[in-house]
Amino acid sequence: MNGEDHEFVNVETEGTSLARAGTRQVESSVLDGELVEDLPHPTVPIPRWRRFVRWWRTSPRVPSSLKSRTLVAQAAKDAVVALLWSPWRYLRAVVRGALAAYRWWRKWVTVRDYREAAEEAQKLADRFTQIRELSLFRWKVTGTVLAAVALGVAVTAVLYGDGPLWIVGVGTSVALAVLGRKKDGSPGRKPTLAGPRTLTWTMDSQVLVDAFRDAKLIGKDEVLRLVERARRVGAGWAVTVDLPATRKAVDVIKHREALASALAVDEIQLIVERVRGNGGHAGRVSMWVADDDSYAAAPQRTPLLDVSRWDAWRPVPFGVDARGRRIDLPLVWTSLLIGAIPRQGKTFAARLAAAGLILDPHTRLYVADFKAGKDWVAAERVAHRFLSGDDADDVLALRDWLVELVAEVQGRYRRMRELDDETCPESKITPAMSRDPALDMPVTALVIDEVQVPLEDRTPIDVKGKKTTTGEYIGELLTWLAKKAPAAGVVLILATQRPDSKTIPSGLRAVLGSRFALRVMDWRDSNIVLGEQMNTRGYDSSRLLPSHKGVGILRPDGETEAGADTIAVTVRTYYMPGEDWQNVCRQGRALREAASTVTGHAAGEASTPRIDHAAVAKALGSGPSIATAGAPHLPEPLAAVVEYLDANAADREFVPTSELVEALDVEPNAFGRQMSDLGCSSQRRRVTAEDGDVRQVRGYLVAEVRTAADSLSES
Ligand SMILES: Nc1ncnc2c1ncn2[C@@H]1O[C@H](COP(=O)(O)OP(=O)(O)OP(=O)(O)O)[C@@H](O)[C@H]1O
Repeated sequence: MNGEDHEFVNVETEGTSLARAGTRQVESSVLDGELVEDLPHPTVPIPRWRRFVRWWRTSPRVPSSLKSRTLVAQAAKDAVVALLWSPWRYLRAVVRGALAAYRWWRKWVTVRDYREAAEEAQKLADRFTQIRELSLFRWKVTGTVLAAVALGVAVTAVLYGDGPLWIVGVGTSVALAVLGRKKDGSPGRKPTLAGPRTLTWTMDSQVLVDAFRDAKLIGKDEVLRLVERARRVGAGWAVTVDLPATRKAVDVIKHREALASALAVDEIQLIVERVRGNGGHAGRVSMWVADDDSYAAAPQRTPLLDVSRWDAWRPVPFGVDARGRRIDLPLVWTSLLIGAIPRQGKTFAARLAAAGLILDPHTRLYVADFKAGKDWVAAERVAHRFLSGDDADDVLALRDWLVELVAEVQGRYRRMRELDDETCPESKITPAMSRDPALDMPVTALVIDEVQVPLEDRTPIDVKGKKTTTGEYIGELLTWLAKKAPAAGVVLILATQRPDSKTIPSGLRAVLGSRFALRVMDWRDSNIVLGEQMNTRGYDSSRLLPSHKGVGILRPDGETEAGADTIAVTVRTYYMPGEDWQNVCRQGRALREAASTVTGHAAGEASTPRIDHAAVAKALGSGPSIATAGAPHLPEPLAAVVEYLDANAADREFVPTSELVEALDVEPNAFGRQMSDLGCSSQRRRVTAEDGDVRQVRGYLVAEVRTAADSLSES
């Protein structure tokens, strides 16, 4: 049947209604009419075989090891290995059973339970004769039984030959093997392993249970339930386990390092994920252990080199995780912060993100390279605005770009309000809007490499009558853009070599959606890039190895291949050296020329925008840091505390006294007294330390400090 056969028109013509009346005249009109058939929901029959396959895959009655070809093959291999091992395992079970029987007999013949009870009651002397008699009697019983058995064996052998003796021998060995079988959860004797434990746990689940116990992830008497047996996945082994009730998968992720140690692998080789959704629950953990360090292999080229163009709305191919899964990074409607110590691959990572946008001719690019090197030069031919340098002039030029962008975003929101609901359903730019030249709202990316340079600039400037520094003002503008601009189609990509709290204002960090932390010096810097407490959740980029260039922890704003619920994933970025980067930029230029979207710097125009500072200052309002900048009339140490809070703790409720004392380098007792004289009394609060422990510490409520500062500056 082709599609046309089904194109029914649901029209009740005059002819069809008359046809029902049954007149001849009407019959002819019926022949002229069109066939009407009411099939609102055509159902597509599903073949039985496919229904069976679906049932097989989802039914809880079918063992999970039979649900896919790979699992069946793995189960078959397991069965062969188990068969080959079985004589040895049987022998070990018989020996264990014989030992268990001997221990039981020894206990019985020495009347140990009675003796111990008497000892506990300190009546051993009184009961000694009784115990001895009982023991003697039991020895006699043993002797008699042994003699009877020996006689029985001899008689049977004489009368019937060896046959029955073999039967009894086999029966006894089976009984001993059953007695000596390894029970689930019994710790047994720990295997002494010559090689790494990595492979042992794949064959003996008891080793895995022991590893969880050694890592203190489960208790001594608790066991794991194997949901899926260990099987080969890529260049490693995967296994899914259920933790005992009340134990949480997030704790396993948090203590991944302890588990890696118990399994004798580097933590970079161990990936632990919580299984969520229909097939998962809070205690189900999926583990993957790589055979060796996946990041030691040669890096992969970016797939962007194989395409002639890209759609900026599609997540950009960013890298691969240890399992080799491709990780794409959504960029539109969000912003990205990249932080690392020098030479770890920040610029490479920022260029990867930018490459996806360069290959879309409808994207407008602002590129500011404060590294002032060659890394970004190729982008000149596609960038609407471009600068490369680290002088005061460059910082001022960036300020002007930001002012221009703030005005642009305001203009976009204004114009969006006027658009009809069909073109603009929410106050958000859509793919169609971004490509409509009449609307002039292209996806716009602002890439700033070494963003700490402009943020640290201390040149004094005057913004709407308020004295501030260029760095602070740039921080304000970036914060405003990170908050408001993504929905209007302006993407921020910021890379910094100094991810410390003094350089990147906390207000700015808090609104940058995606974060990528390559190797940093310590967990504090890692948390600054990835977000508070991320180290206690198992994500600390200071643990990455120096040799792992381009490897970092990605906390995306949106879904990646690793799953929507994965908060962060360790990724090795694709490798895009200078030559490939230049090819991407060349291709971006060709696409822009074809689409007639070469503008600004790329079209040979000046990179200095026309700007309206007054309107922008009005839009920013008197933000907290401009309002308090300098705050010269506040007495010390309150002025220093307020300054510290603005720079480091704007989004926190409580700051421990110890942190302030260390940061401001003051004497604790005098500091406490002075603060209390200024109307700020310290309080006790529970806070989570870096190791995840909750401790009670003394400190100040940020709101209270601000109220005290406000009332002092007013008076
Ligand atoms: N994905 C990757 N795979 C392998 N090597 C990489 C990868 N990314 C970057 N590198 C290597 O790391 C080196 C440093 O990269 P990059 O210049 O991006 O560092 P950076 O952090 O920006 O340094 P700086 O702070 O000095 O500017 C590069 O020369 C490159 O060879």
